[in-house]
Formats: sequence, structure tokens, C-alpha cells
Amino acid sequence: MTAIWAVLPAAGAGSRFGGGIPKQYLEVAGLPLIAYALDALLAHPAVDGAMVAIAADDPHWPGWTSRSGKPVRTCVGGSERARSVLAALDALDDVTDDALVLVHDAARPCLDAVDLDRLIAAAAGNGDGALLAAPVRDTLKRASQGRSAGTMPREQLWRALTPQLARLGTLREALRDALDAGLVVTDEAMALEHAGLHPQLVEGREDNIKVTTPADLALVEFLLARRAGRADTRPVA
Ligand SMILES: Nc1ccn([C@@H]2O[C@H](COP(=O)(O)OP(=O)(O)OP(=O)(O)O)[C@@H](O)[C@H]2O)c(=O)n1
Ligand SMILES: C[C@](O)(CO)[C@H](O)COP(=O)(O)O
Repeated sequence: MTAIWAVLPAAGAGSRFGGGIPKQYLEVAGLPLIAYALDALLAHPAVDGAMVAIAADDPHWPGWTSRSGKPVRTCVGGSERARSVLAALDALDDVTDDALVLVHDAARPCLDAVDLDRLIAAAAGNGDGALLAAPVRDTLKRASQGRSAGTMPREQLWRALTPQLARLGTLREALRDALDAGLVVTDEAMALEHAGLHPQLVEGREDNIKVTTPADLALVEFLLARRAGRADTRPVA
């Protein structure tokens, strides 16, 4: 059975969110957002453990060494998300290159178990990797000086979500090459594309939200409460 490790970039400062605490440590129902992300990944029977990239001076990390009975390891992240992911991949130096890694934003607490299972299934025998993504459902405008300068055809456009899944050795090499080439790497699929691979798009739920601003947190609070049966979901009379 191929080993699967979760990798969580969690070394960000959350500057777009603001506030005094990095958003991955904001709590919903007494749990930090990162705990929901970790638990969603580790709940899958095929996932063996997690490597979390945290800031060197992170005073908020709860110090978990395991959750759900699976190992939770940490490493020091980097100056951007991609470098934090690469640091985590390098820290998995005792895991074979053929293992699979699931890279998932610590700021995405609503990962659905069925989506995760479908993503892992899509990776079977697929050396190009795979990622959860959502088709664009809004009309997209090209902006110029605050005005609409045209409409982008959306038939071929998808929003990349996470987790993004690839073989450890393949992703480590692709990320390092893309960063060395000076690319601004915003997700793992971009590095794999730069290496000439074509990761599979696996349609995922729209509520797999990345908490970036306070408005996102309000929605995530409702979604997590509904999932736990705490939310009042009766239709508005
Ligand atoms: N140097 C960084 C920057 C981001 N991340 C992580 O990557 C995920 C997605 O990044 P983003 O939403 O951009 O988080 P921040 O960089 O913290 O947000 P901001 O850009 O608003 O500062 C988050 O879990 C964040 O902690 C990371 O591990 N290392
Ligand atoms: C990885 C990602 O969540 C895919 O959409 C996104 O690229 C992260 O962007 P961020 O600006 O680092 O939050």
C-alpha cells in the first residue's frame, strides 16, 4: 500500500485577514481552524500522518505530536507558501519518494471526506498528480483601471482548491525547479505544470473555503456548526 502523508502549510501571517493571531489558529467551537484541516486529512484510513510547516517563532502551535493516533510532525516554513511546502517535503526525508503527499491549506477547515476520498482515488496510477478544483460559475471580467475591459471565457476555467496530491519525489523536484526558475508559485499544480505534467482536476465542493478575510470566517463558522448539528438550518420563513 502506497504511503500517503498530509502536508499542511501553516506558516502564514494572515495579513489579509488582519487581527493579532494568524488565521489558521482562530477558533471555531473551541478548536483552531488548523485542527479541523488536520483532522479531516488524518480521518482518512489511507493517510499515514502529517507534516505541518509552521513559522519559526510560532507561539500558537499547540504542540500536537499525534491526532487520531497518527503522527503529526512539524518543520519550519518559508517566506512564501510554496517554500513552506518545499520545507515540509524536505523534512519528510525518511519517507520514500514514491509516497503520495496531500498538500492542504491549514486555512481550509471544511474539507469534505467524500472529496478527499475521490481525490485519493483519482491519484491511483496517475503520475501527473491531482487536485480538488471547482468550475468557475460567475462571469469573469478583465479589469483595467477599475473598469471592465472585457469578459473572460469561463468554459475552461476552474478555481484550484486543496488538497493537491502528487508523488513526494515528483513534487519536491517540480517545486524546487519552479522556484529556482523564479516563478511565483501559488499552488502545487503550477509547479507540476511547469514540469510538463497535467494534474487531474477533481471537482470538489464549493464550501471547501480558504479563510482569507473575516467574511470567510463567518461562513466557515456556519458550515462547521451545520456539520456538527449546531446550526439552525431551517429555511427562512
Ligand atoms: N509563508 C507562508 C505563507 C502561507 N502559508 C500557508 O499557506 C496557506 C494559504 O496561504 P494564505 O491564505 O495566503 O495564508 P497567509 O499567507 O497567512 O495569508 P496572507 O497572504 O493574507 O498573509 C495558509 O494555511 C498559510 O498558513 C505558509 O505556510 N507559509
Ligand atoms: C493553494 C491555493 O489555496 C489554491 O487556490 C491558493 O493558491 C493559495 O493562495 P494564497 O494566496 O497563498 O492563499
